[in-house]
Amino acid sequence: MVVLSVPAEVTVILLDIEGTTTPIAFVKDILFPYVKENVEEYLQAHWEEEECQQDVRLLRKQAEEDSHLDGAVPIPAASGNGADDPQWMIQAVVDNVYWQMSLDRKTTALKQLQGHMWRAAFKAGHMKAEFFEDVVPAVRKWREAGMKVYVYSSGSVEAQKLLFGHSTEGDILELVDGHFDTKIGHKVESESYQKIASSIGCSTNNILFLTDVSREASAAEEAGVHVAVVVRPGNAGLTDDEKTHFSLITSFSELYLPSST
Ligand SMILES: CSCCC(=O)C(=O)COP(=O)(O)O
Ligand SMILES: [Mg+2]
Repeated sequence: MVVLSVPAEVTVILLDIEGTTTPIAFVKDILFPYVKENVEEYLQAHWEEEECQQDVRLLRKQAEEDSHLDGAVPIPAASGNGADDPQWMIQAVVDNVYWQMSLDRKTTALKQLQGHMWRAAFKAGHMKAEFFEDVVPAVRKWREAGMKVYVYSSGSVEAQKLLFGHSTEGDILELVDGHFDTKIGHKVESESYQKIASSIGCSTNNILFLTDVSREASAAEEAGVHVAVVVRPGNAGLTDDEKTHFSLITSFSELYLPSST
């Protein structure tokens, strides 16, 4: 078995979800289709609720920012006098969500709505999040060795908590010391990792980030974070340069903590 020694200065392990702790297939074949199949019905049922209206406002703001993009779907502004036809507005939001999802966009607006939609499915027990089998034993071991474990995903913090709280391994939320999403910044921007370190109260070189996406690994590395790229079944392939440049692991069990026995 390949062993990757974790540098002694590392006290925090920062985990990506999709493609790292959790199969991409679970996200692409279960979570995303659930949103596509239910978004219209969800909006019809919750349209008058403040949470839903907040989601729509955020999506509209994002749509304005996206207006220069090819194929972008606008969401018309509400007139404010209650004269708007909700069906027309709902259709625009549905079309916008479909457009964003067709591009696998990681906007905070899309991720917030998706998280709110998954809440009902997870809480009703209709969905359980999948984790690779090495994840939970390794995280327990790291924590016993004194490591802090945080999650940084494009999925909203609320969605992350749903996944960890309703998994095939049971409720494993207690294994995570904290969560970050794109509200702190995008995962391909190095400042995001500086902000995460400040928020945790450590230096960037105290963090080891595990991700499947080389652009995220490069951004973290630029900020001084240690990185390992996780190679899992179903993940996108890496170029030869990426394979040479990054430390690669195929299982969390390949990480060796000098402090642990
Ligand atoms: C945690 S929510 C489900 C996954 C998701 O929506 C997503 O965009 C995952 O992105 P990641 O940053 O974890 O690769
Ligand atoms: Mg990922």
